[in-house]
Amino acid sequence: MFTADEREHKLISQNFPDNLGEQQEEINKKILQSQSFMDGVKNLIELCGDDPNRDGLEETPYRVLKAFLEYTEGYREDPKLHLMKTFDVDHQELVLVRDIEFHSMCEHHFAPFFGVAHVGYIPNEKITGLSKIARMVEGYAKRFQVQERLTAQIAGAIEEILAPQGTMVVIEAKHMCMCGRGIRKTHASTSTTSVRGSFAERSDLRAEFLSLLQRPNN
Ligand SMILES: Nc1nc2c(ncn2[C@@H]2O[C@H](COP(=O)(O)OP(=O)(O)OP(=O)(O)O)[C@@H](O)[C@H]2O)c(=O)[nH]1
Ligand SMILES: [Zn+2]
Repeated sequence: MFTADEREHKLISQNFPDNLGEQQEEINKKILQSQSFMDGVKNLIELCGDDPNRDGLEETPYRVLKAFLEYTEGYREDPKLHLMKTFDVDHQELVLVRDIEFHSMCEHHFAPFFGVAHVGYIPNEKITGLSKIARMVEGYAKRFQVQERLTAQIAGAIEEILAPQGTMVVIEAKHMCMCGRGIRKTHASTSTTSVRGSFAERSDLRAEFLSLLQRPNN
């Protein structure tokens, strides 16, 4: 038979392995010192009509905390810094990284929204690594978000760090808060755009970007 403290320790070590980064561990410890979060999840389970102590739900407060720390790991970094590693290449035309999958969290309902981001820019003397663009998208997605802000933050990061001639971002996403609850429209999806610099001024550049999205992605 475990004491309450031993049980707590076991649940924590099962759910929060030591392979997390130092900063993450620090955050985890702080949160775990506050019993109120765990109690809150238990209360929620009770309010919904189930028994928080039954097998299967007993560890759920820990699982929820662990999952939320993962959903929001973008707060523990400055995503635009991924773009800082640049290369001097004379490319004056569009660079488009399309279909960057992301999973984010609706700040109104804490329900997931997910989809793809298409990120394009016309460089001005410097380019960045393609994977860094996807890393940056990930960093802004892993926060409590609305799709419009996510779109603008991605465009803003490209603008600020790469100072390109122009930037265009399109995001297409499905919001779970509109599917399983509320208005319950499973097929509805949302597109948002953010354009800066030459993309804001020139419709032909926007058309070029959008025409590339029409092609099948291999
Ligand atoms: N603009 C925008 N709205 C969002 C996003 N994610 C969720 N929402 C909306 O946020 C709104 C919150 O509306 P409220 O009336 O405060 O909340 P609610 O009563 O739960 O609304 P319903 O979803 O209509 O049931 C809803 O219309 C959601 O569809 C997003 O990324 N952008
Ligand atoms: Zn929502």
